[in-house]
Amino acid sequence: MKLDPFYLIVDSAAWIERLVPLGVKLVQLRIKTMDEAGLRAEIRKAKALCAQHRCQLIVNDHWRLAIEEGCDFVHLGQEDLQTADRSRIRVAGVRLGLSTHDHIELETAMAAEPDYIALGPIYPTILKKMKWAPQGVERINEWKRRVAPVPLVAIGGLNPDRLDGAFAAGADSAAVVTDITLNADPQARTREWIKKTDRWR
Ligand SMILES: Cc1ncc(COP(=O)(O)OP(=O)(O)O)c(N)n1
Ligand SMILES: Cc1nc(C(=O)O)sc1CCOP(=O)(O)O
Ligand SMILES: [Mg+2]
Repeated sequence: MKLDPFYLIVDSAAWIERLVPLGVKLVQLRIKTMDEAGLRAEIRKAKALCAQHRCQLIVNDHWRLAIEEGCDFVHLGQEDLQTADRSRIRVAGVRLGLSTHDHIELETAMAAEPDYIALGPIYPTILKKMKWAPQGVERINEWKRRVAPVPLVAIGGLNPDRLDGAFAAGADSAAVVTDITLNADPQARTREWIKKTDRWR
């Protein structure tokens, strides 16, 4: 499976409406606190927007809702994986991306036969507090050797200046949140990411 090299992560359908029409082809809806009705409405809206713009939608955490709403890709962390019903996810034909941060997590993740593996945080991130030190780009190379042919997503502190290093080390896709959502001009920054990732597309 080929992933687009630019993997945008946002926390609302409104962001998707704003940025996906610019040419984003892979987006994760990552909403951490919302009631079920609100989440369902956000997922539904995100799905419709992504279908309209031929963008692959990945739902973070909420695998039950993703199945119920007919989405075809979920992202789970290691804690999510412990409580998720993987066979239900598979039977529903939903693809699965998994987070990893160390060797034990990588073993656990590979045993679940995911459709991609994410490694992070490559650089320090301001989005959330993490118990892992930044991995550095060298770790991408090690992960690539272990996971290929499963696609590898790099995440954490990425920006356009750091992309060459991440892709040269073996990342297939680069995931980003704050470099875009906290930018003074998120649309212009999104265009910059699309252009900068073009040679790996
Ligand atoms: C592409 C990608 N990689 C890693 C994560 C982190 O997932 P997780 O560890 O479950 O943490 P939360 O994002 O749920 O806080 C991700 N969402 N996407
Ligand atoms: C949500 C998330 N997961 C990570 C991991 O390492 O698993 S790093 C991260 C935050 C990514 O945001 P930014 O691009 O703003 O650093
Ligand atoms: Mg999670």
